[in-house]
Amino acid sequence: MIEAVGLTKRYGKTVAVDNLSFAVEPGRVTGFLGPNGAGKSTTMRMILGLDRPSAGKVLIGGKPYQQLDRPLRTVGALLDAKWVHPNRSARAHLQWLAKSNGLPDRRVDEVLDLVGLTKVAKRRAGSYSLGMSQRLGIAGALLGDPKVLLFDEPVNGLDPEGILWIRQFMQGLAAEGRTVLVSSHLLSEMAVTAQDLVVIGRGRLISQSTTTEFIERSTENTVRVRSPHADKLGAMLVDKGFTVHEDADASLTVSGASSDQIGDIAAAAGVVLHELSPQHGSLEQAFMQLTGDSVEYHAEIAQGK
Ligand SMILES: Nc1ncnc2c1ncn2[C@@H]1O[C@H](COP(=O)(O)OP(=O)(O)OP(=O)(O)O)[C@@H](O)[C@H]1O
Repeated sequence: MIEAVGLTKRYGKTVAVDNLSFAVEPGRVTGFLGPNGAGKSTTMRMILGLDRPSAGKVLIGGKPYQQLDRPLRTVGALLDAKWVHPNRSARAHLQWLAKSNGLPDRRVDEVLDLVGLTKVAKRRAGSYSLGMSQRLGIAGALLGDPKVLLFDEPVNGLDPEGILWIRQFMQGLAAEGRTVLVSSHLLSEMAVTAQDLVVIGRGRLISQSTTTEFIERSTENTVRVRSPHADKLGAMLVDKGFTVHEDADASLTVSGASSDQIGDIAAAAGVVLHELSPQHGSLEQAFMQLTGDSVEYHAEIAQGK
């Protein structure tokens, strides 16, 4: 578990992280979201003891990073996949990491196998594709078999196959009971990867909830209806107090009513339906709705400053 309490980081006059409190639970993938400059990387660096909080604290399994006995066995992180000497092989890189952290050599083969790099382990890391580099970074994070894992933008620049692999891998780690915190700008990907979300803006907590709650709270569910008698049905729905919008293709978008209610009303009036489909808001819509005010510099950009 990761727990931040009143976590704050100032760089001169810039408040990068501002009194941030949240908890990341084990056994789930938690997405860490926020607009550019929101403070995600700074928070992750503080979790990993790479940056010192100006105030507040962040604990991993109840302790600050600096007080962990064997940090690599407690928390693993992928911050920058290209952080590998390009002339070193993947195996040599992992062996060096293992040795410097008192981990057995056989663990290197285990993690290479886990991420599917065994066959290419002797190749120079500099010749790896981005997807392979990400796998190597993940192998490094897993070396100490840690209960807590942090991934900063793990799917950036990957092809669909690579993205799917990372998604399933992270979900597998969570299913083993680990705590998995992952930041990403790819909201559609986060929507299907993360069960929980911590959303920040301008260094402050905007929301902490399940992904489903986050989307439901900030978007409107509507129902799309197509009928050869759309006019008649539309009028009946308005009479019942629902909001009806007629779309360009003559379909109706109904707010405030469930598809069951609309189906019952149509059936009672003998109105034929060709489509009755509930529409759910997306994580992208919810994110824009909730973080709109906290996007750094957007007003200045809009004004061309
Ligand atoms: N070392 C530093 N010195 C001064 N300011 C910094 C430093 N690191 C971060 N900042 C500032 O702190 C704020 C938060 O930055 P941070 O990189 O944590 O955000 P982020 O959410 O990770 O952004 P992005 O999504 O763009 O990666 C920004 O205003 C940034 O300019």
